[in-house]
Amino acid sequence: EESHSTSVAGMVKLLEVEAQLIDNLLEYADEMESKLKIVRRSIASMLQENFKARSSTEEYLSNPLNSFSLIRRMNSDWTVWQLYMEDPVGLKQVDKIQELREHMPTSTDVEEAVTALDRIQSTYGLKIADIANGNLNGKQYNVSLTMLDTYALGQILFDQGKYVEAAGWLYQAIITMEKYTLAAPMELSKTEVRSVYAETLLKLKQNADALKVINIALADKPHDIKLLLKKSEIETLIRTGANVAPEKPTTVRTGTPNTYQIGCRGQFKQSADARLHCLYNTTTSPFLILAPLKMELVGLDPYMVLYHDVLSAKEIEEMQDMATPGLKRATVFQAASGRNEVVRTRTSKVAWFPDSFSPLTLRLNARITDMTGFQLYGSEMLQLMNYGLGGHYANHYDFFNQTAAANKTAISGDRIATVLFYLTDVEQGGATVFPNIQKAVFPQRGSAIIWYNLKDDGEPNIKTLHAACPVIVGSKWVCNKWIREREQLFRRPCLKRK
Ligand SMILES: O=C(O)CCC(=O)C(=O)O
Ligand SMILES: [Fe+2]
Repeated sequence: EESHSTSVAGMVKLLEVEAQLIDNLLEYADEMESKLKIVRRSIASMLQENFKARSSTEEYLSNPLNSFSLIRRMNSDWTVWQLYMEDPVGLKQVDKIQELREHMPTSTDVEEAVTALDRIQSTYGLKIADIANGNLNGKQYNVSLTMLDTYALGQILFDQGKYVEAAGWLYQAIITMEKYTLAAPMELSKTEVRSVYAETLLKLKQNADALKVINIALADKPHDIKLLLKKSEIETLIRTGANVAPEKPTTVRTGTPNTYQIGCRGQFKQSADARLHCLYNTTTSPFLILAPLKMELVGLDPYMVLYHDVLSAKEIEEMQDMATPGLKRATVFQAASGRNEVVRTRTSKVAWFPDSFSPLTLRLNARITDMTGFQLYGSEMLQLMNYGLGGHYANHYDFFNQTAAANKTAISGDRIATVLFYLTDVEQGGATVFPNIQKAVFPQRGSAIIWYNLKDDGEPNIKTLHAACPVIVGSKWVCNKWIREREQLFRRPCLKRK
């Protein structure tokens, strides 16, 4: 499974495939055109001969050469033409599309992309009309969705049972339907779109609205049997009082955002804790005496600091280059199966690098030790991650919790701390939020957030619950290091209460 939408870097190759497809269609057009030219040229000379003959039929046919030629050509030339016409054009190009299909998005990819756009819409409380018109979270972009896009969103959300959202997109499709004409093979009947919209309104128990939509469709197609049947069905529903709407209209989303959404939107209140401050860290490791690091204390429980400017532009470029070719859909350890699995709650692509992969990975690990004071022997590999369309990682803990995953923690202990480098700014969205402590960290190119997942006594700290908010606009790159507990025996001794 390619899972195309889950990484921006991974989607670059789709554009190359699209270029090949367009080239192929052009070749198809060229072949049709050269056949067309041959046909037209022949028609011209045939017409000329036939016209000459018909302007003086007797004289023409009385010449044996003319009559012989007529008999012969009508018998055999038209057989040749029949065969020529039957001979299909562009089969090679048809095969080529089939061949490229394995590199093209599947219906699963489209469903994932729909889910991602829906996630952006709900997390940030955006209006569907705004999104469709290229206004994302208050910023206008020079792009908009076509009616094929909005209709697909509506249809797929309908299939997923998300009727409120489906209705929003289908309504949008109907509005834009008037504005565009589609290429013939893509043509979409208004009746079709209106029928799906009416069906969605029925699911939402908005019978009267559904009837209005069907009546509008009937104004265009008064004799359409399906529409007439639907109309009488809805009229019966209304008359019998079946399928009645609940008191509150379902089309209005419950307006209050949850803590996670508030955080993603950058609306957590600034902490008033005077102990949180900025400093030049010169003490965590001896090297910092020479090269102090800009450190911002973000929180004390869990202990959380943000380092600024800890990656150079050159390092970032090298990290992205080494990761891009090997990016694979990220997985999450599932305690139930005891395995790492692809899950909908984590949509990004990741590449793992062992400590000694390159001078750069060695240097990054040394910097992590400088920033944390932790020894990395026994810790997990460096992860380089790129998020894609609406890419996110839903609320989770990084620790395993020994009781649930004893086999994961037996050798190196649990994940005592997480280091998360931000390799890119993200134009909109993509914050790392901690709902239980109401903190949100927005990616800043070259910075790194570090927090302790375990309390002083070594127990998991549930205040570390965190999530990567959906990216709205941008290609979010992060580099993650999960530091294990065992080697920190003397660096952060466990303060177990007796
Ligand atoms: O990308 C982020 O902001 C958070 C990533 C994360 O929590 C993780 O990979 O465990
Ligand atoms: Fe995490």
